[in-house]
Amino acid sequence: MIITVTMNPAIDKTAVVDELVVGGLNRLEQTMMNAGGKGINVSKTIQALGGESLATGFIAGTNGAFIKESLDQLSIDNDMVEVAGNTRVNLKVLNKDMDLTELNEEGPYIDEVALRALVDKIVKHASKNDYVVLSGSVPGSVPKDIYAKLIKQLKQNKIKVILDADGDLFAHAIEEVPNVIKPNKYELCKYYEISEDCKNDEIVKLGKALLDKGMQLIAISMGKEGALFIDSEHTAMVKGLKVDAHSSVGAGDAMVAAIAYGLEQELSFEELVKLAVATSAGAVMTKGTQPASKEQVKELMKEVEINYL
Ligand SMILES: Nc1ncnc2c1ncn2[C@@H]1O[C@H](COP(=O)(O)OP(=O)(O)OP(=O)(O)O)[C@@H](O)[C@H]1O
Ligand SMILES: O=P(O)(O)OC[C@@]1(O)O[C@H](CO)[C@@H](O)[C@@H]1O
Repeated sequence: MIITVTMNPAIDKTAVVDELVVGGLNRLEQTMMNAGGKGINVSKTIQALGGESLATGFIAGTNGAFIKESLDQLSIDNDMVEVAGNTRVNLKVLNKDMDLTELNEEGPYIDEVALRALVDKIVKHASKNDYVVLSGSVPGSVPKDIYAKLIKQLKQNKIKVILDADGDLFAHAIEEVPNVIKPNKYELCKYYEISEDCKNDEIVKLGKALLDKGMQLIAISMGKEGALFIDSEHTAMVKGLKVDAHSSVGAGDAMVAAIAYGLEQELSFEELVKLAVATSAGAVMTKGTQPASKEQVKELMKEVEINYL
């Protein structure tokens, strides 16, 4: 089973403006609302690929009810901890060149009782050899070592952890050696305190250094440039697919979903890489935070070229 954890879900409000004017009035067009937050997007994508997952996390107020309703309508299993306040609304604004500006809220207050309730739920649901996906930010009141603590506990129970987080959450979590990580290039460079303009050779070196800590798979995403995948036997660079882009929001989550699903299905490295790149490119082709269909992903997989280093 795959369990996704979204400590900070969001309603993603995606909108388009011709040109975003900072300090001016922007009239938004084509607004749409989707249930989002990284783990929720992972669950939605796994479902689109034909798999199953259980979505856990915190929800609050009417916005939280919208998230739960969306999951129920999609028949995605969920077991959420309800807290006071309201789940956040994150605004995603695309200009005519598809440049994305994201305005993400902090999220509701989480007290210790609610945090313990969520940790207990995750531990209760996860059995040996399951995958738990820890994705995205946590509300400001949640300690930044929460993912690290969860990884330690889950690994003791022989549960595998896939991590997609940045900043202090990532730095703490790395110390507990999750099985799989998917930082983007920017997050990785920030962690190692090096320039984002570094060459791919440097990124390969950093990825291998992380693998040496004992991880099973490292995927480093690089937006439209593609992604780098490293396991103990392969180092593969894949160029991004040329697609008609509508919104890159959730492309990273789509990649994480494909990795989780691919590992659960025990796909070969090559199949998994193809699925990951195609699923993420597919997410870029859809509007808002929506996954591509299984059929679309299947077609896109034919275009993926893997360059083994
Ligand atoms: N414009 C694009 N065209 C084709 N593929 C893309 C494009 N943008 C992203 N991708 C695909 O999606 C993957 C993940 O993208 P990215 O590196 O932007 O993830 P991310 O920063 O984690 O995104 P997010 O946090 O919004 O989910 C890339 O490795 C690539 O395969
Ligand atoms: O603020 P976080 O938790 O880091 O990211 C949240 C978020 O930007 O990530 C998803 C896209 O990856 C969106 O659905 C959501 O709004």
